[in-house]
Amino acid sequence: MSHHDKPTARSAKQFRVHHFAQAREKGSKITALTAYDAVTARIFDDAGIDVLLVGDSIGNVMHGHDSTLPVTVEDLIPPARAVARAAGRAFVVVDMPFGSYESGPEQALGTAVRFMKETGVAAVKLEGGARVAGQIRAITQAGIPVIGHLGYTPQSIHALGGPRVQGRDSAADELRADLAAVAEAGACAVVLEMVPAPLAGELTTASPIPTIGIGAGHGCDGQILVWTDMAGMSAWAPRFARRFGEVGTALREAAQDYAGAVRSGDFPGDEHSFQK
Ligand SMILES: Nc1nc(=O)c2c([nH]1)NC[C@@H]1CN(c3ccc(C(=O)N[C@@H](CCC(=O)O)C(=O)O)cc3)CN21
Ligand SMILES: CC(C)C(=O)C(=O)O
Ligand SMILES: [Mg+2]
Repeated sequence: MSHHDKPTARSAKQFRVHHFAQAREKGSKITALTAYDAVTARIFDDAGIDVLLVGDSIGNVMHGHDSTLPVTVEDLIPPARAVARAAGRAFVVVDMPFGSYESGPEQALGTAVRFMKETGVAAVKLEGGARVAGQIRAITQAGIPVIGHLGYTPQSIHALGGPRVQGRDSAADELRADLAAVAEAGACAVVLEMVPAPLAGELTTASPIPTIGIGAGHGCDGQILVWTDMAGMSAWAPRFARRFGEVGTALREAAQDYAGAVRSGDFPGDEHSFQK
């Protein structure tokens, strides 16, 4: 049995592709977090998070790189498979990594098909606007949902001159045109990263598809954060991330308590030992 036909029947309440537009019509915000493994994916799914993104931020957050550029399709397949298997209700999306779609629609479709065949995710995400409209169209026409990503696109860090707010002044028109192109090409939603809040709100109002913001203010149809930033686990986090927990501190304290109990001989006690 492959990972696609897991015996645990997915519930009717599963978040599916049409729920992006439906959430927007109902005025209920779309909630999204990154996830890179089954342990956290199960926790976030239980918490009712709508969308889990196996982001190429895994490069920074989990693999110790200083950008998302070194991340490969091979890096993302095992985590995407783990998150897809662990999610019951959440809509699981994987990032198309740098170098896996830029050449053209054929390369992009090949990568997307590989993710669908080998992982069990429900959709792919890729960075860029009009310049990747052909790629978005080819993938959606093959029956694979696509999420766009505009504003600050980390895979273009060198072309953009670093992590900077996008769409200021005259660049707003280009962003408007890119959003229209991404929607026209068939994307089911679009991430807006590091866009001034008033512009993100205006783009959302004009957008045919739901927007999911990160550092883009409260006017978007949903929000996404890197989970380690959200939970207080990251050594460094962008200014736009709020810490909703102190999981790093909790984990360090648990590890210290464990080490202390081992050193003192308190652990393992009889209740955690086998007497025969
Ligand atoms: N931990 C983490 N969180 C993220 O949100 C994230 C990643 N990693 N890695 C992939 C991309 C890269 N992102 C980044 C990376 C750096 C900044 C940054 O340096 N921001 C500056 C503000 C710059 C400005 O105000 O113009 C900061 O001080 O927060 C922002 C987003 C967002 N993504
Ligand atoms: C921050 C989100 C949108 C992302 O692309 C990632 O985690 O890689
Ligand atoms: Mg990404």
